[in-house]
Amino acid sequence: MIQYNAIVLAAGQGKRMNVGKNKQFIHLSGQPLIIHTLARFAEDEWCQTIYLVINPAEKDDITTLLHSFDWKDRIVFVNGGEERQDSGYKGLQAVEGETDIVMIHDGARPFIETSYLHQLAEKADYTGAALLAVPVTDTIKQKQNTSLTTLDRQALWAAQTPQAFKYSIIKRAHDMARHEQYIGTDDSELVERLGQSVDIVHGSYQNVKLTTPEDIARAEAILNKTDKGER
Ligand SMILES: Nc1ccn([C@@H]2O[C@H](COP(=O)(O)OP(=O)(O)OP(=O)(O)O)[C@@H](O)[C@H]2O)c(=O)n1
Ligand SMILES: C[C@](O)(CO)[C@H](O)COP(=O)(O)O
Repeated sequence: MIQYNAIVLAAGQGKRMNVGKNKQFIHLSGQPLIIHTLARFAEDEWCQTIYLVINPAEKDDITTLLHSFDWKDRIVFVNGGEERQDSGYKGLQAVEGETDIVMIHDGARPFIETSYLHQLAEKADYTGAALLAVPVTDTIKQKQNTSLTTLDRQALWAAQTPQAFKYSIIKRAHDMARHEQYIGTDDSELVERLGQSVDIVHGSYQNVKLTTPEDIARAEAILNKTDKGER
């Protein structure tokens, strides 16, 4: 068993979802999105503490949502920042000294399965940094001015979360990015910028992030399928 602490990012505004509130409160099969996500970590015995990064204005609402869950005491609230990366950094500051392996996860990805959490923890324990990713299924074009080129799809992977790291590596990567005022779109990119390699754990196409309104129906479909025991 490789123990880890989880940082779950939930301090966004959900602008692209456009539902007039943080998308973490959207209900899927009668349960708020953030509860679905937290439950995946809470039911994993390898996970010690969940650092839930939130907008402080939403703390009371989230506390109410958590009220009836016996795993609520394993959650530590952390105030989020302006950008996703700032929220991740605040999570890392909160977890300092508590962990060797840390996972950073989007609260908006509710379908992570335990087997992937374990593969990530083992890989990060061994190599220092690992992320879940899936091979891209579209043909990707790169546009430069008016000309298009087609990228080699064999080499392209779509990054997901969780992303798992040895604490010392991810903290150094974030510190460097802050020092250089660099904002990346995920945490593993910051580790790549240190010159350190990041391993891929082949993920699942079901591990979607709810980003736009179309993703809600897709998420409900995945939930219905898994409720019926299908994969
Ligand atoms: N300042 C921020 C921005 C994002 N997140 C979290 O990072 C995850 C991935 O971000 P994204 O899907 O972009 O969520 P939002 O920022 O909420 O969405 P949008 O960009 O459409 O506003 C989400 O779980 C979100 O809550 C965060 O904790 N702090
Ligand atoms: C971290 C991430 O989920 C990997 O796919 C993604 O980059 C977050 O993206 P967003 O730009 O905040 O939607």
